[in-house]
Amino acid sequence: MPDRQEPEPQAGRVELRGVERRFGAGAERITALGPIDLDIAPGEFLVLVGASGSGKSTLLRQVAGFDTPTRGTVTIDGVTPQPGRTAGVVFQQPRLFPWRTVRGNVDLALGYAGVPRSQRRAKSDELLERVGLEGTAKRRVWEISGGQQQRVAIARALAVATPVLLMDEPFAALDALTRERLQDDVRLVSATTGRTTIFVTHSAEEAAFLGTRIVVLSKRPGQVVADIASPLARDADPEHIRESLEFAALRGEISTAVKDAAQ
Ligand SMILES: Nc1ncnc2c1ncn2[C@@H]1O[C@H](COP(=O)(O)OP(=O)(O)OP(=O)(O)O)[C@@H](O)[C@H]1O
Repeated sequence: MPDRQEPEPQAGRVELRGVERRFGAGAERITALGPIDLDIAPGEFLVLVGASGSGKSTLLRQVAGFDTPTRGTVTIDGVTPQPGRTAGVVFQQPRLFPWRTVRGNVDLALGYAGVPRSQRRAKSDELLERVGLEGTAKRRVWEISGGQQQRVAIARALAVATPVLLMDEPFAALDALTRERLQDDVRLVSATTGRTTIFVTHSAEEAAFLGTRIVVLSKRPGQVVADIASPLARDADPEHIRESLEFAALRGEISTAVKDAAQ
């Protein structure tokens, strides 16, 4: 029997049709985003890159359902996004409850997802293992490192069986080594859960390493100026990828596209 906590393999189709977002009124009115049309297939790992202010977070908020477009439509599997139900979100800061234990934070999300109390322990153990945090369940959040806290945030986002996972610069505040380790793990988690992921970053390196597809936004108003399919094998060894010529070429292509888009 399939695990009730995992979404259907074919779930997670994200569609943006003529999406625009404006802010303010009168002379202060700005168009931050769009128009944008995007079809994101189930299981795709789409990385959004673009200069500061190009509307990456604004786009993510439309898909999360935290905000609604001024024009156009966003759907996940044909329905309007519902916060907390259609997509799990990981932010730059982990936003955990510091006085709770690691397990306590994951349990909260499991409770919200409707997992019966009797099943939560086994499920939180499984999630913590998936993000490399086995053995830390009883520790308080303030006792663990920033990288470990971000792992808890990822476990929490995976706890709710949403078809889509949204990540807004989740590793930006971490040191280079921790960042690389988390990139390795997110790549693996994404391949094993098959969840559609939209990941925002400023880093061409991160985009090349993680994405099955990389979308570059222009400067304001953010529009799609490049849409690059990654040639890198999904199941390749992380170290092998980072040393490969294909990876270097893809990173260069993304970097050039971002620089061109910012002009
Ligand atoms: N609630 C808001 N009210 C007014 N303007 C906003 C609001 N949210 C975003 N903006 C504006 O929309 C534009 C896009 O912002 P957004 O945060 O989406 O860009 P970004 O690409 O994520 O930037 P960064 O890479 O710096 O995080 C910016 O000019 C920003 O000031």
